Amino acid sequence: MLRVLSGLSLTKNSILILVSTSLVFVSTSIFLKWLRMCHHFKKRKIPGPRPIPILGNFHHIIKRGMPYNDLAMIKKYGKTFGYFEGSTPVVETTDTQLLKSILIKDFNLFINRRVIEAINFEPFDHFLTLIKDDEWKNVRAILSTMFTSGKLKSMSELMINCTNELNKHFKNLTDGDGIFYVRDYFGGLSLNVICSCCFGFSIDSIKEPKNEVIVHIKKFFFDSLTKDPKFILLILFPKFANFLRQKNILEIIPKDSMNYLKALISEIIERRKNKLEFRDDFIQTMIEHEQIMTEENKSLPESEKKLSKTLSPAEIFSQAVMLLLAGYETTANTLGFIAYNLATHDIYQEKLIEEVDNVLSNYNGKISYESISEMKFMNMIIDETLRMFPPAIRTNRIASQDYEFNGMMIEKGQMVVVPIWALHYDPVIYPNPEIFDPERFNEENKRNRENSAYMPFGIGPRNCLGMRFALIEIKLALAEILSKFRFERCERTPEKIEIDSSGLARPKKPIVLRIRNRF
Ligand code: HEM
Repeated sequence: MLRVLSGLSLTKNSILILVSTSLVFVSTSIFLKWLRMCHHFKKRKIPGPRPIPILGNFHHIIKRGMPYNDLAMIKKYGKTFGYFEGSTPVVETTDTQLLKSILIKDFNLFINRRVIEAINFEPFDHFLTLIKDDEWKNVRAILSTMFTSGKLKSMSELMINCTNELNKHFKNLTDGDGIFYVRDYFGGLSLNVICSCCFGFSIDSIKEPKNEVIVHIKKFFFDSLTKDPKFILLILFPKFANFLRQKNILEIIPKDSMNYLKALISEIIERRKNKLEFRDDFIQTMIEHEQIMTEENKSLPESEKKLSKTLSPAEIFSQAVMLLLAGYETTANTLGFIAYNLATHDIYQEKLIEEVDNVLSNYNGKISYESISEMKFMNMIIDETLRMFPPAIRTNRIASQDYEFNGMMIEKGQMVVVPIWALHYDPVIYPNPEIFDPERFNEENKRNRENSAYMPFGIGPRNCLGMRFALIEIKLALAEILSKFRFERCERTPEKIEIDSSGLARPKKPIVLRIRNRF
């Protein structure tokens, strides 16, 4: 820089004046921006903490971790408050009436989610989770055809193959000391299920964690949203991060892994289109939808043809990667937390085993889509675990118009964050929220609670599309495991689970348990 300036044949004095003028200019703009930030929420009658220049209030999230920061802020500022992530204003609320309005009643004014500029490129730009307005409505309608009861029933057969494999691995474990890391086994199961139902191929990621496909797929998973400098940059300086990405200085997903997966999926799509292979899975449904639409198009007048929406191969690839990201870790972590809750609460584990045995005795011991739907106590165990450990700590919506609620103004373009975790720990709704109590989810207690007080899968028209898929997978796995084994604590089992600051509900210390043969 100095060399450039001296190339302009400036004297030392003029360089000094130039540098100090720039410094004064930069610090004045930072100061003025900070002043505006300090008044931003006051003007809109929304309480909240005072921001600091550049970081806003993001340093609290980094320091405390996302769920614990949400709880601390609610305690201090009430159910609805405003704060800054860098210079981005955020409104956060656990007010169940406001949540109901935003997520259900006035959903048409809050259809979209936040999109971080630097990750708005292929394949992320077509993700159902990130697309907007009419494009979202179209694609959601297409993808919903993959989750009908008929399709789910059919896919449950693929899931059962995976849970059978998991039980073989558990059997091998019980020949030794039975001690295992839940992440390795349930992460493996979840990846096997997603690959089988979504990408259309079978793998055994528990036996072969170093398999080429698995190694590339794992590169798509981000490590820690609030510790990784790359993601802090994305949140705090989205424009700068986008610039660095476009200049190939910041790599979000390694190129070799992206190209590998693209080639793999393109090959699968080609084979399916040429009818060389058939499998009743997500990719097949997306391709068939395209073929049905193409056939229908033939009979339409030219002017109407473009109205029919089909997914291009690039969009199919994009949705396949999205389903992997949305479905892998969420389901794996849930199974891990359930196993932990069962191992540490004997009474509930025995009650659940009794239910599994009773129901299966009516089905000749066969675990199936039908038999698991009769396991009601299992639902209560899953619901309470998802209350305590909702895998998505937060979700969000963007206001498409100015919106007034109880004298508060939510402006057009404002992001509203729903802190799912913090909502589930509201002691007024869930007394002693730290305690695992499946009875919170018996029919009577459920009836007496607002729907918007429990949302591990979100609520409203843009809730989790894979909810039923995930619940079937979890129930099939639990029934399979508990029909033969039980979970126990071991010396390395943590006394209490703390969540790391990754932005997803990941345990800080790995969960280690023992599995024992029941017979
Ligand atoms: C225990 C497992 C899971 C949990 C707790 C979970 C939770 C969530 C949550 C909280 C949302 C945001 C909802 C909202 O904003 O209202 C979401 C969205 C979504 N999830 Fe899941 N999820 C799970 C598993 C899955 C699976 C297995 C799939 C697919 C195979 C999936 C696909 C999706 C999709 C596509 C969306 C975006 C929906 C849209 O924008 O229209 N999820 N999920």
